Amino acid sequence: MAAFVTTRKILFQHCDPAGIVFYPRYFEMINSVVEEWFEDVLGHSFASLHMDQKKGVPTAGISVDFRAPSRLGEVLTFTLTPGPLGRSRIPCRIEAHGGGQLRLEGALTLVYVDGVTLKSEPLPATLAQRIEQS
Ligand SMILES: CC(C)(COP(=O)(O)OP(=O)(O)OC[C@H]1O[C@@H](n2cnc3c(N)ncnc32)[C@H](O)[C@@H]1OP(=O)(O)O)[C@@H](O)C(=O)NCCC(=O)NCCSC(=O)c1ccc(O)cc1
Repeated sequence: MAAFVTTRKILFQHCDPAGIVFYPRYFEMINSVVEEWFEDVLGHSFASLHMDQKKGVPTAGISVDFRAPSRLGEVLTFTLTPGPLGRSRIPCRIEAHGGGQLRLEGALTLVYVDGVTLKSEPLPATLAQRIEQS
């Protein structure tokens, strides 16, 4: 399973008055990285997943350690690495680097759910294959 690597520029909207990233904004960035991974690598845009297929991948758990502050105008490189898949769960490692420095690292678990009942469902074989062969 390959790592997905992408970048995010730190904008004014991400920062507190001290000019460093306010930590909830990191969670939004992580979600946007997951969304980009689904669309660009897994072939399931969130629009298609949610609106057409009526499925979802909520985050059931997330744990992040913030190792160093990130500042307005920097570009962070996010690396998302999926781990061994469960029945419905997609465990992922997440890291962000900036200026050659580790800024955050952690893990999150996505769970494939039905969009109406919001209960977990087995990962479709095609999606599991895409993740495993990515
Ligand atoms: C995730 C859940 C649906 C799972 O509940 P259930 O359907 O009853 O299933 P289970 O408890 O049997 O667990 C199912 C799997 O999830 C795993 N699981 C459940 N809870 C956890 C936690 N906390 N950590 C890790 N893994 C977990 C569990 O090990 C099972 O794995 P498999 O063996 O691979 O199937 C439920 O716990 C829930 O609704 N939690 C709240 C989720 C939430 O609100 N997250 C925050 C915001 S959602 C969001 O941002 C979003 C993003 C993208 C979207 O597409 C949709 C929503």
